[in-house]
Amino acid sequence: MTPAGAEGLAAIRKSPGEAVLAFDFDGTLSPIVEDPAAARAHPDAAAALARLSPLVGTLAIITGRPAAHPVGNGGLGAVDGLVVLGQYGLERWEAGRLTVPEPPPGVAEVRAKLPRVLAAAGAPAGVHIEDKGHALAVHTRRTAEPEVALERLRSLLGALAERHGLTVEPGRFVLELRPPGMDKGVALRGLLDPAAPPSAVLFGGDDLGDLAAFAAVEELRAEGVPGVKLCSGSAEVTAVAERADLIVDGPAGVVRFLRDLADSLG
Ligand SMILES: O=P(O)(O)OC[C@H]1O[C@H](O[C@H]2O[C@H](CO)[C@@H](O)[C@H](O)[C@H]2O)[C@H](O)[C@@H](O)[C@@H]1O
Repeated sequence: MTPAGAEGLAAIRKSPGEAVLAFDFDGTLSPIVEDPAAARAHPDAAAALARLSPLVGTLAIITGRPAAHPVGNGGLGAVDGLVVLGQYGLERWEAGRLTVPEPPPGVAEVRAKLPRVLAAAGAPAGVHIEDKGHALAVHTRRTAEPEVALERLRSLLGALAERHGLTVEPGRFVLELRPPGMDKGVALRGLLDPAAPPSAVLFGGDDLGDLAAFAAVEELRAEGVPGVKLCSGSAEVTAVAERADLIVDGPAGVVRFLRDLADSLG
């Protein structure tokens, strides 16, 4: 644990009711699986979050997924008080109510072109498209050489996104073509009450898209708000661990962290 992280954790323990805690879903609360539709929260995650929720000011999930996945099949919808920000913060789910804005036209244009673009590029067997409504994710995990396939598609998909006013979000064997202007850092800051600064913030993540939230924690620290950057460690991504205050062992380690924190508050 870094000294700044220890300070952040101490501030959460001192005034949990004013603290803001947010976690990523895939790879952090949900073990990575080959089929995105099959991803579920770790079996003990909902119970651990449910224990923590009444003890802290705000408890949130910030995910690249549509919010409907973690609260539905993902298994977290029954956690009282939980806020879920989906599509990198474009969507908000709270107390059973989901707010979803209209996607920009570029998403429909890319949806129409993407299968042909991938076929013309000779995308290998196993490449698949996940249609998230507001974004199209191109996954390579199920190909024979996921890293090679990802690199082959990177510049092509970057150019396609740019032509249609979208941006590319890279992740664990995935390139997402999504609307620009929102990221997990903006989403995390949006959880704060501008009239009442939090006692502390914590963000837990595992993937490149989570670095924007880490940057927000760093900025908040510079503004005087203690903060913690928690990494759900994996062999697939090292950049998140390099920037974290505390590294735990994947979703099982995150669940242990949640339980220990709830124990220390309750
Ligand atoms: O922000 P997150 O909650 O971490 O979501 C990021 C993307 O995660 C999902 O893909 C990842 O998890 C899949 C299921 O375990 C895995 O098959 C894939 O290789 C990973 O990249 C999800 O499918 C994407 O839509 C999310 O944006």
